[in-house]
Amino acid sequence: MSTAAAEQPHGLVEAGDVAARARGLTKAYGSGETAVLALDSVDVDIARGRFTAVMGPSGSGKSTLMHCLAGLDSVSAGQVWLGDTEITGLRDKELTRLRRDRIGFMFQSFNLIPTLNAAENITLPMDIAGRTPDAEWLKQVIDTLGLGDRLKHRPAQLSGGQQQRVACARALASRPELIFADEPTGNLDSRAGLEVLGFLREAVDDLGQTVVMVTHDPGAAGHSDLVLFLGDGRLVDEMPQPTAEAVLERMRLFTGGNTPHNSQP
Ligand SMILES: Nc1ncnc2c1ncn2[C@@H]1O[C@H](COP(=O)(O)OP(=O)(O)OP(=O)(O)O)[C@@H](O)[C@H]1O
Repeated sequence: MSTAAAEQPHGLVEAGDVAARARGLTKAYGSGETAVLALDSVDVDIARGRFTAVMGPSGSGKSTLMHCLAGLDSVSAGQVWLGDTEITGLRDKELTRLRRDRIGFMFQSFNLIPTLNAAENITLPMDIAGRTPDAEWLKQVIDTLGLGDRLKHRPAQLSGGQQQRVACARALASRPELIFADEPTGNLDSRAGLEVLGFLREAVDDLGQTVVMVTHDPGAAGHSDLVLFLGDGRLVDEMPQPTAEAVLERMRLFTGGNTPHNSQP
C-alpha cells in the first residue's frame, strides 16, 4: 500500500490482462437536493485471473461499483468495459445476453430454487440460456467444491455452507469471464464462510477464474490478491497481498480509530 498508488488509477494491470475496466465511472441517484453521488469518477482495472476484494464503509459505493461493472445498473457518466466490450451504451437486451454469457453472480442470499436439486440449480442459468454445460468443466467445478455426493439434494436438505457452495458452482458452471460475489459469506458461520472463501480462492488458483468480491469482513478480504478501498464513492487506496490484520488497520482509518461496526473477521 502506498500513497502514490492512491493517486493513480487503481489495480492497473497490463493491457490484455484486464477482465473489466472503468474510466470516469460516475453514478448519481436522485436529483436536486436529494441527489446522492454514489460513485465519483472511478478509474479501475480488474485483473484477469485474480481475486479482487472491494471494501469500504457502509454507503461508500461498493455495491454500486459492482452493479455498474456487471451491467446491472446504468452509469451517470464514464465508461465500463467487460474485456474488450464496452458495456456502457449497450441496449438492455444486449446487456442481458452479455451478463448471461460472460458473468457469474454470487449473492449473500443464495437465491437457489427450493424445488430443484443441487445439480439442477447449478445448471439452471445455462438451461434457461439453452446452453449445454461442458461436462468435463462441470465435473471439475463440482469436484473442486466437494459437491459430488450432494447433487440430488434440494436446498433445504443442505447446510448453509453447502448451499453457498452450490451457488458458487452455479456461478462457475458456464465458465464466466468474471464472477461477482456480493458478501458471499455474509449469511454463513465462520467455518462455512472460510470454506466458501477457500473455494473462491481455488476457483482463481486452480480453475483460472476471475473473482470480484464485495465484503465488510477483513478476514474475507484477507483471502484476496488485492483489496480496493472505497470511501465516499471514490477509490482511495489499494492493498496487494492483504492480511486480515492489515485490512482491519486500514479500515480503522475510515472511522478515526474505531473498529467499523460490521467488520469483525
Ligand atoms: N437506489 C438507490 N437510490 C438512492 N440512493 C442509493 C440507491 N442505491 C444506493 N444509494 C446510495 O448510494 C450510496 C452508495 O450505496 P452502496 O449501496 O453502493 O454502498 P455500499 O458501500 O455497498 O454500502 P453497504 O456497505 O451499506 O452495503 C449510499 O449513499 C446509498 O444510500
